[in-house]
Amino acid sequence: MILTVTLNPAVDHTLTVDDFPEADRVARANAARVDPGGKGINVSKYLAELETETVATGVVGDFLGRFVRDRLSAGEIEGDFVEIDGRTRLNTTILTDDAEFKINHDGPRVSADAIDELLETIERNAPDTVVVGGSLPPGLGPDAIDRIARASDWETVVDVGGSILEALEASYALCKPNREELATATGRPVNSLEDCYDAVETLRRMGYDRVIASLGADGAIMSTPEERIHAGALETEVVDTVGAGDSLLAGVLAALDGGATDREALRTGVAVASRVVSVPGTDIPPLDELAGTTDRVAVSASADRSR
Ligand SMILES: Nc1ncnc2c1ncn2[C@@H]1O[C@H](COP(=O)(O)OP(=O)(O)O)[C@@H](O)[C@H]1O
Ligand SMILES: O=P(O)(O)OC[C@H]1O[C@](O)(COP(=O)(O)O)[C@@H](O)[C@@H]1O
Repeated sequence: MILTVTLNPAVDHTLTVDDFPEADRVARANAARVDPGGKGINVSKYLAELETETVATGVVGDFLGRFVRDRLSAGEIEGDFVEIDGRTRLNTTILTDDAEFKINHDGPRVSADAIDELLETIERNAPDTVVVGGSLPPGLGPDAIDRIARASDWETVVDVGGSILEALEASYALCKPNREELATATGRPVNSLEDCYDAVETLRRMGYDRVIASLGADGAIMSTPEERIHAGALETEVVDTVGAGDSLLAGVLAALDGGATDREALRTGVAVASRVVSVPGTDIPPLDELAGTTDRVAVSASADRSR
């Protein structure tokens, strides 16, 4: 079972406008949606759609926290959250025909005591894998994630910002930075695919057994103890990339959970992400009958890291 931890959940508010707002003028949204979000919660949403056993945990508070609980429950996604005094945040994405703009709130202050309660929650659910995803709220530092990774013998996977990746000290089974997060975590250039491979090797040496770097329209690369792999992105009509990285990670984890090889898992992740970027917000597109999509993902791999 794959349990996700979102230390800073979000309610994702997605607005579609014809023209991006101008100062001192009212912009009209012709579409709006509200989704329970935050990286770990999104991973659980996609895992559930991929019929992989999952429990979403984290800290939630006030009416937006109740919205997260209620919408996950309505979607039959098991949740086991710690209640805090603060209010779960609202993150806003504005979509125009050719661009997206995102404003993420810092979130409520969370005390280290909440981590004690969260560790009890995680232990009670007895997961095989724990995924910690997203930003840290005010009051928590990277040591909170290290505490979770060291608390028991579950495998820990992280999808967190670059500065957090750099600061973590425990050992991790896998991390999933995007291009910007990879650059921040390693201080290395990430312009070419070779640059990204070199940066990913640097990250592996920092305590991550496997590293997946998601590269937007350039697909994703994965470095394992055995090889390095590239999976090309699929040509797709992109509506909204929010949730893209979470869905890539969910596809990889679901495939690995089903016994797939690393190469097949990366292909599955890219296939899932190609469907997710085709829908607004973190709406869940149909993720069944993936085989046809996965087969279209081009993969190359090499055991030779010198090239
Ligand atoms: N423009 C795009 N065209 C096709 N696929 C995309 C595009 N942007 C993202 N994806 C898919 O989503 C995955 C994750 O996207 P990315 O933007 O790297 O993640 P994040 O949301 O973490 O920044 C990519 O590896 C790719 O498979
Ligand atoms: O686009 P990604 O990286 O897959 O993650 C999307 C999710 O991350 C968020 O942008 C939150 O990210 P942060 O926790 O880094 O602020 C949510 O609003 C959204 O649900």
